[in-house]
Amino acid sequence: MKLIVSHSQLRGITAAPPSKSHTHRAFILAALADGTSVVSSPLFGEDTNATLDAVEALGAEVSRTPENDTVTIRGGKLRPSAKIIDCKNSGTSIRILAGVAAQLAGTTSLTGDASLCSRPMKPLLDAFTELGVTVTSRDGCAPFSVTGPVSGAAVHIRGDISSQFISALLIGAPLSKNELSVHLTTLLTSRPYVEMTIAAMKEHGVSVVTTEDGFFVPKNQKYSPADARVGGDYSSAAFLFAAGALTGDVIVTNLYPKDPQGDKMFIDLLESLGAGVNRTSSGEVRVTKGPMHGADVNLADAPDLFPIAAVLATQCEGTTRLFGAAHLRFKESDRIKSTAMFLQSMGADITETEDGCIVNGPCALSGTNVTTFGDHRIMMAAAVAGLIADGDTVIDDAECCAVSYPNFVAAMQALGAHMRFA
Ligand SMILES: O=C(O)C1=C[C@@H](OP(=O)(O)O)[C@@H](O)[C@H](O)C1
Ligand SMILES: C=C(OP(=O)(O)O)C(=O)O
Repeated sequence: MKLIVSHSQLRGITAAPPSKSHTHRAFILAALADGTSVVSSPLFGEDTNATLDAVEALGAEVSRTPENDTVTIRGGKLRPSAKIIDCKNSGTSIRILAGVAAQLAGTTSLTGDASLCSRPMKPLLDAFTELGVTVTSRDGCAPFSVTGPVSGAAVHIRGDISSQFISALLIGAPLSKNELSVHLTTLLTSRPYVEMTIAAMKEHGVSVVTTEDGFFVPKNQKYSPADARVGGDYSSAAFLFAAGALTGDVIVTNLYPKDPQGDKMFIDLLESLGAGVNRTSSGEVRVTKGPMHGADVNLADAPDLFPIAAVLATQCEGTTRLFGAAHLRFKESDRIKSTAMFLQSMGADITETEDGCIVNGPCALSGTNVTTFGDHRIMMAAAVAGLIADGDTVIDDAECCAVSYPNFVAAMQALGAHMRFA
C-alpha cells in the first residue's frame, strides 16, 4: 500500500501510543514470573504481538480483555517451544526471547522476516556458547536454535552493535542456577534501553548491579508477578513533535516525564534547536513551530530518533551533524543509508557519515516517490517530511508503521495532515 502526503499544517492534541520497549519487557517478564501479572494499555503493534505470541508458545497462559486494553499473563512454567518462534520484524523480540530460551533445558528455534534474518546475532550467540549453550545458526544470523540450559556464570560481549544483547543476557540470568557477570568488551550504545530492562526487572523483584565493566546478576533470585501500566512511547511521539515543530502546533499526551526512555531527549533537542516547547508535570508536551538552527547531536543512546532528527535538520539554518550511532546500520534497514537516500531524493543537502550524517539547511523539499525498505521509522519520517514538501510525496510499504505505531496515519490525519492511502 502507498501513502500519499501533501503539504499540511498540523494543529491539535493527540495521545502518544503505548511504549513498544516497555510492552516487550512487560510481556516477557510477566511470562517469567510464577503467578499472574496484568499488563494494562500495552502496545498491540506487530513487534509486540510477535512477543506475545512467543511467550504463549513458550508456555505462558495469555488472555486479553474483550476491549483489548489489558493482557493477563500467567507465567513461571516456560519450556522450549515445539514450533519455531517467528519474531517477524522485531529485533527486541528475537534477542530477548533467545536470552530466555537459552536458559531452558532443550532446544528452541527462532526466526524472523528477511530484514530480521539479516541483522547481527553473532555476538549474542557467541555469548550463549561461552555460557555452555549449544547454538546452531545460519552464519551467525537467524534462523538459529539454542539448546540450554546455561551452565556458565561469566560472559564477555561487545556493547556497540545492540544493547538488546545485554538486555537478553540480563533478563535470562535469574532462570539460571548461577550468578551472571556480563563483561562489556566495548562501549555500550543505546544504554537507556538496558536501564529500562534493569528497572523492569526490579519491578518483578530481581536486582542487577552495575559494575566497572558491565553488569552482575546475583544468584538465587526469582521473578515475582507484578502488574504494569504501559506509558506512552517517546520514540513514536517524536514524529508528532516534529510535525508540530515543522508545521504548526501539536500537543502530545500520555507521556511520563520520569520514564527511563532515552528518546525523551528529543524534547530537549527540539528546544535547543529553537522550536517552541512547553511541558506539564502531568505528561503533556506542546511543540510549536519556530525558527530552528543547526547543532551537533550525539544519537549514541537514542538511535531510533535518527530518521526524524534528520528531517528536522533539513529545516534548520546552518549545518547539523548527527553522529555517534554507527549501530543504525543494523536496524530494520541501514538507517543511515535509507534516511540519506529518501531525503536526497526530496532535494535535501544530506551526506552520510560512518556514524550519522551532515545536513546543510534549510533545504526546500519536493515531493517524490520514497522507498522505505519496509522500515517503519523511515516510513513515518518520510510522511512528516511530506508535510513540508512542495507537491505530493508517495511512500511505499506504508503499512509497515504497524510494527510500532499502527494508528500513525489516523493520528496524523486527525491533526490535519493531508494523507491518503492509494
Ligand atoms: O531494547 C529495546 O527495546 C530497543 C533497543 C534499541 O536497539 P539497539 O540496542 O539495538 O540500538 C532500539 O533501537 C530498539 O528500537 C528498541
Ligand atoms: C530498531 C527497532 O526495533 P527492533 O530492534 O526491536 O527491531 C525500532 O523500533 O526502531
